[in-house]
Amino acid sequence: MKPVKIGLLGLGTVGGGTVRVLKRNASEITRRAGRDIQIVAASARSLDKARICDTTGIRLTADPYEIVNDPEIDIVVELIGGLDPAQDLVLQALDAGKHVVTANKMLIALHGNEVFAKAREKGVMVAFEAAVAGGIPIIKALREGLSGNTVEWLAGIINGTCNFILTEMWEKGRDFGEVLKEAQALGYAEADPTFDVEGVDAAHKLTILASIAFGIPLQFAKVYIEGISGITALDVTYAEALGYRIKLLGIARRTAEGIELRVHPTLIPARRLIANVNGVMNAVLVKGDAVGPTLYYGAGAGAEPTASAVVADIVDVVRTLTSDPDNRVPHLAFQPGAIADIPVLPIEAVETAYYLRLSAEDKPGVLADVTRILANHNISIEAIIQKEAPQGGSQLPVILLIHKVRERELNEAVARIEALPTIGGSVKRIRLETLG
Ligand SMILES: NC(=O)c1ccc[n+]([C@@H]2O[C@H](COP(=O)([O-])OP(=O)(O)OC[C@H]3O[C@@H](n4cnc5c(N)ncnc54)[C@H](O)[C@@H]3O)[C@@H](O)[C@H]2O)c1
Ligand SMILES: N[C@@H](CCO)C(=O)O
Ligand code: NA
Repeated sequence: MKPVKIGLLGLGTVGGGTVRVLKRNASEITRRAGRDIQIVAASARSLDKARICDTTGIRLTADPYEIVNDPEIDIVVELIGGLDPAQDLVLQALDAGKHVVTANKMLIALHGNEVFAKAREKGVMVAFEAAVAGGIPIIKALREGLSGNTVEWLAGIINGTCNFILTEMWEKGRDFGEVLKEAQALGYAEADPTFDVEGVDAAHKLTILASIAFGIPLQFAKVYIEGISGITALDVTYAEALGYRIKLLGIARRTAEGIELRVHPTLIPARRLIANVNGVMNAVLVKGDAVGPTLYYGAGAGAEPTASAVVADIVDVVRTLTSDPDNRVPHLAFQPGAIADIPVLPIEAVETAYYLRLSAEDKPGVLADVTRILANHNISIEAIIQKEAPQGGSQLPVILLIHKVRERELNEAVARIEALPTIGGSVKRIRLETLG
């Protein structure tokens, strides 16, 4: 049989890794796919740049449209990222009847509905395993392995850059900005790293996971997003002293009232497996009603781990090239006509436990005022610790762990606490999840 022909759009971290893995493992891949897979062309903005891969035998072009319009190419692999020009390239490739493999979570989270509709119209596939949690086969697991379950909730460390930064801050007390620069140099960060540190990348991934887990539309705009830029080494240390780690989590939970979709820094008990997922590693905990909790762990970013998912998608596409399009695994796990528009809850309606840090004057009665306000809002306290005032300061850091409270109620209580004359500045709030 003649080889399946691949055109790569993008030859950066993931594109370079994909070339390396496809070349190195060519014979294993052919044994699995049943066909030879050949990269015939690749596009990059600059053709004379040093690459992490050997491009011998690959036609290089600066024009990605040349690949999309090449009748010889069967599968277009989009590894440019962002929307412009990736979105147009993907839609044109689908229009030309080509299958598409992409690592572009922004594209899928924001325009997946349109991309999948076009693919269905043309009877071709769009595969996007690399878009969520890099090399971890979480899309495959949720879409196929757990398809007998009603998924109750999932919680994931789904941004490698943030996890790398938080780990380095916690383990070595390193500075936020310096660690971010290292994550960029290692190829983990997005082209605009604020997407990583402000939680937007994790929200793109959560949008995709939630859609596949619950059979709901892709709705990025409804995700509550808070990044890690406000996390200080002090909070990391206090959390540790209380038996918790701080992780940026993407959480999707089905409740009686609707679906929670949120990305935020979270205290989690240090004894949980997921609390010990460090560096660029990602992990996703999925709770199914039948299977119970399951945990998926692996490298969430980097050239070859991400290429592992890209190549697996290529193999999947090759294996099903001749299958009836109506009998393929649906893009979002549920049949397109069976996607349910379950309401997504506003953050004010979400209930979580909290870590609160405040600066209090060292005077009798100050803590009593704080605890009275909390009690008036029916908020119960799980732990309270008071630290020494920092050198030369008169304000004492006070840390409270409070039981689950509805966000709306906490907002009111915190506003009252901040209005106390004995409390300095604003109250630092970090959500806490036991993940039990
Ligand atoms: N780096 C990772 O660890 C990782 C992991 C998972 C998913 N991803 C996703 O994979 C995709 C690629 O990421 P990357 O880290 O390899 O990026 P990169 O910046 O290393 O590479 C991007 C490539 O696209 C080309 N390109 C950029 N803009 C272009 C344009 N306007 N027209 C044509 N070509 C253009 C560049 O020349 C380069 O070859 C993104 O969607 C990213 O979110 C990356
Ligand atoms: N910038 C992303 C790449 C993987 O999607 C991360 O750090 O997780
Ligand atoms: Na993945």
